[in-house]
Order: sequence, then C-alpha cells, then structure tokens
Amino acid sequence: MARLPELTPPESSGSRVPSVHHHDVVTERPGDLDSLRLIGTTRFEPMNDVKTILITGGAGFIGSWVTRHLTVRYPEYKIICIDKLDKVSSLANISCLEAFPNFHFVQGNLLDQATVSSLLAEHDIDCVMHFAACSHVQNSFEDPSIFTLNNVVATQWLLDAVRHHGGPGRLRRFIHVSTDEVYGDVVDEFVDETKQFMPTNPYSASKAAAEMYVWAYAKSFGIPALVVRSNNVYGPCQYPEKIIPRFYTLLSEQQPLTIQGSGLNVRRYLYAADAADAADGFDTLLHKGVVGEAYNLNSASPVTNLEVAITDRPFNDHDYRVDGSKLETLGWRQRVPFAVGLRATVDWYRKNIHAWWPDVTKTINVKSTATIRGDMRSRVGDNEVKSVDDEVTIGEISDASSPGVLG
Ligand SMILES: C[C@H]1O[C@H](OP(=O)(O)OP(=O)(O)OC[C@H]2O[C@@H](n3ccc(=O)[nH]c3=O)[C@H](O)[C@@H]2O)[C@H](O)[C@@H](O)C1=O
Repeated sequence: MARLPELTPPESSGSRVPSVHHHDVVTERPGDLDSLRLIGTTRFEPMNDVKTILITGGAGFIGSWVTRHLTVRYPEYKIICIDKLDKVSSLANISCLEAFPNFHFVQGNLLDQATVSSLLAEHDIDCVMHFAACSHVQNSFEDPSIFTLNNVVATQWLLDAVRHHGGPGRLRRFIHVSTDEVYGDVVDEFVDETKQFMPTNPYSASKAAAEMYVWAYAKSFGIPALVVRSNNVYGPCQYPEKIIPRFYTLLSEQQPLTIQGSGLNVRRYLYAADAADAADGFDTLLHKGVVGEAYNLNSASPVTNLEVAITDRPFNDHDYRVDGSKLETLGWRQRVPFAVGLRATVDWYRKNIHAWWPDVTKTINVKSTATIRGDMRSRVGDNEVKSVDDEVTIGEISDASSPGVLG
C-alpha cells in the first residue's frame, strides 16, 4: 500500500511534545517528501476541557493534514479518525500515524447512525471536527442528490448524534468545515462573515444547508459550534479531480488541459500547510476560535483559470473574495506563496501520484473541453509568467525545483 514516510511517535504518551523536523517525515523512501513537511509547526497550550477529538473525513485531503498535525503535535489529545474511504480519500494519507498511541482509525460512514453514536460514546468524544463531505463542484451538477445526502443529511445526523451524546455540555467544540462558496459569486468587494448566503451550484447549496443545520442545532440544543469558510485549498494528498492535481495529471499524460468557460474565473489558493495542516488555520480555530462564530479562511493568491474555452460548467462563479481579517485577529496568517506551494505540490505528485492512486490516469475525464495546451507556470506561478506554449509536456513542469522548508 502507498504510504507516507513514517512519522516518529513520542517516546511516551505523557506531555512531551514530539520534535517534528524535516528528517522525521523521511524514513521510508529517502528522497520522497524531503522538501515537504506534512504536518504543522505550531502548538498552542492544550485545552483542559478537550481530551478526545473526532475528525470526520480524516483520511481525505484537508482532514488528513489536520489529523496528522494534531496527532503528532498534541500527544495530550486522543485523535479518532472516521472515514468511509471513498475514492478521494486514502489510507495512505494517515498510515504514517499507525505507531502513534494517541491515534485511532475507524472506517465508517456518517450515514450509519449506530456507528457514529457508538463511536462518540466508546471514546467519550468531547470535540468534533467535521471535514467529511462530497466536495467536488463538478460532480454536483451531475448528481445533486448525492450531495444532499452526504453533506446535508449526514451533517444533520451527526449533529443529532452529538446532541444525544453524554448529556448537556459534554461536547466542548463542534468545528464545521464550510466553504467560501456559500456566499456565491463575489466579485466587487471582499465580504466578511456576515454576508448573506447566495449559493449558485448544488454543492454550495448543500454546504449552505449543512451550515444552517449547524447554527440551528447551536441555537436549539446548545451545540458549541464554530464554522470555517475556506477559499480553495491545494497541496499534496489531494485527489486529482481539483484543477491543480488534475492539470498535473493531464500534463503528465501529455493530454491537453481542459479549461471550463472563459478561463478567466478566479480562485484564491491556500497551500494545505497554511489552511489544513492546521499549523495555522484549523489549529488556531480549535484553540483560539470563539464558539458561536464563523471565520473566513482566505488566501491572498488570486489566480485565474487558464484562458479560452469551449464548454463551461452550468454555472461558474467568477470569484470568491472573502475578507479573512477576523481569523487574522486570532493570529492566523497565510505564509506559503502560491509559486512556492505549487512547486511543492507538483514535486509531490511527480513522485507519489501513481503510488497513491494507481488508476487515476484511466479515470480522469478529458471528454469535454480540450482547448488549450499550456504550461501551468504560465498562469499560476506569479513570478514565472511566460506565454502559453503549444504542446507542453510533463518534462516542463517536473523540473520545478524543491521549495525548501514550507509552512
Ligand atoms: C472552496 C471550494 O474549492 C473547490 O471548488 P472549485 O470548484 O473552485 O474547485 P475546482 O478545482 O474543481 O475548480 C477550480 C476552477 O477551475 C476550473 N476548472 C476545473 C477543472 C478543469 O478541468 N478545468 C477548469 O477550468 C473550474 O471551472 C473552476 O473555475 C472545492 O472543490 C470545493 O469543495 C470548495 O469548497
């Protein structure tokens, strides 16, 4: 099975903080990941009233960054990870934690209410971080009901299980992972967390509905909820359906890139070590966030999609300008520039994609919009703008040099 290099567990499960350095993540396959850190660096004073954290979707992309970070940096917390292991998640994202005594994995579906309720009771959970979701907008146009089921119903059932768990006040925090897409297309201004929801696609509608349930349960049943609404996150361990790993995969197969719409739509990209590795984003929220509040997690790296297209999505928001200053008051900062994060990401995919997802190149869909053959660096590397070339091959992106230590 593909796996990340071993991480070094602490010598005891006492209060010692494991030292997590560069070499700690490079033991199994020397050379792999040697420029990457797959956990964060920050550590807050552990909370007295939180001992056991349930992370839903913990083998998925953002969830696994947070799972690795919290397990390694906080031996004081027991981390219970539940994931149904569908195609976008992978045991390889968390297998490096096997030796950690404070880590426990359960394969399970949030729609299995009995499993969720018994997990909460068995481990005496006092904090939930809810990452599990169907997240791919494109798929939501094709089958919205799957999104209603996995994002709305699953969240409401999880909230219900939490509501009946351990009596009033047992749960100390319920961190719900939402999205900037709940605001809809935002092009004229940077919006703060009070902006009205105007979702434009089935995915964002499902996330908005899920969030409404979170706030309703907070009011009705006292669930101690916090919500984070994030811009686009990218980095190692992301299934190659989102634009960056997808374009990497297409180029590596010498396929044309597939641009939807005009290609001028903007997305704001946050490297996983900033957002999801929890060094800053989720760890800050967990330890410093105020119950009852929502926080935008934004990126200062706006990037348009590549140019010129034939077919667009049924609806494609032009931009998601969200104001992240509220989270910054808690100490959060974006630290990894897009050009650096992109190099690290490309480097990781070049070395690991086939080990992680052996069949991915067979399943990637190039049917609709092939219009441009280009070099990712022409658009996404802010300092490397060059004209779009014809027939660029993998060789041109795989020469990106190591970004050095990240995060
Ligand atoms: C915050 C959300 O981020 C992700 O949603 P989004 O739709 O913005 O991500 P994608 O990577 O699927 O798309 C980004 C951007 O690229 C265009 N595109 C994609 C694939 C392709 O082959 N060609 C393209 O041109 C697409 O039209 C978009 O404009 C995340 O999936 C979601 O969960 C979020 O919450």
